[in-house]
Amino acid sequence: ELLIYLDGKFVPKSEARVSVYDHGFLYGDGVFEGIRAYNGRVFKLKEHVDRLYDSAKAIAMDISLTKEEMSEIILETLRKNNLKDAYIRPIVSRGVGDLGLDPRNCEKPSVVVIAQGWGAMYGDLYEVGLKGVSVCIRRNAPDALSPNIKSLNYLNNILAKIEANEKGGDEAIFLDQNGFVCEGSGDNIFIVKNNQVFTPFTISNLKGITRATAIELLDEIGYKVIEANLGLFDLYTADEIFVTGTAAESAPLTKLDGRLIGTGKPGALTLKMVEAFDKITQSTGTPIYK
Ligand SMILES: Cc1ncc(COP(=O)(O)O)c(CNc2cccc(C(=O)O)c2)c1O
Repeated sequence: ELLIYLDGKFVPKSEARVSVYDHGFLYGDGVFEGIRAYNGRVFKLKEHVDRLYDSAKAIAMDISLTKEEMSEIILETLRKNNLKDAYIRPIVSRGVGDLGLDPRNCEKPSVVVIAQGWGAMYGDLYEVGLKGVSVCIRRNAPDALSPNIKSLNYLNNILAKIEANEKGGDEAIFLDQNGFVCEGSGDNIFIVKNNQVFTPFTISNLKGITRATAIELLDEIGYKVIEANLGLFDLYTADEIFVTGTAAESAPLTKLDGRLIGTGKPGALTLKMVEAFDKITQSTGTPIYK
């Protein structure tokens, strides 16, 4: 049975429970990460742990473990389950408190690490490309609940997903309060136009680690990605669109709100990105087993 790391112990999945007074459960008061292991290595482990601690700092939560201890727990969770390819979900909540929302009544954060096999998020859609729909739900405003914090408050993303499901889309495309395109419900977004690559700034979205990897990979093949304010017009008239995320990896988006993007087939640069991404995830990362 899958072993889950729960507050210092590894417990079988069926026994892995948190208290109903845990503020992660009561109020979504906590942070998390989504990390992947490929071929016996954890991809971008340091970057993900750094972001987990940044998210915690942003909600004034002191994770009782050091980053080194957290990294070791993640690796140990993979070892305990003999995993070489996996999706890893570290979660740190404010911990057990009373029914009031004041975090001062939570003695210590609760730490959970789940690691399990998980296929690519969009299954067999990579060949034909995703069907995107822009949603009415706006991304959380940075001065209300910053999308830079990977918090347990994913209702904004879930509401977008519900709307996309309703409209028959594979992915929801968010606008921010100013009407600029910011990201998908669970991934960042890039467009290609006249052989130039653009991506939104990172104030109204998650500072994606796959986004950063894509920017590096594109730079290596001669494309300097331009950060810009993009409107839906820029997406509709793009030659190519692709989305990036730990779960999504790098996925072509070939239709948006009923408009074919470019030829309606995954674009050449998008396919180059998919290939480069597969190569780097298969060959770099922190080894799980010595
Ligand atoms: C809102 C959002 N934006 C971008 C990304 C991509 O970031 P990374 O390149 O660092 O992974 C994410 C992360 N993507 C994510 C996280 C948790 C769950 C799921 C899911 O679809 O089940 C997806 C995300 O949740």
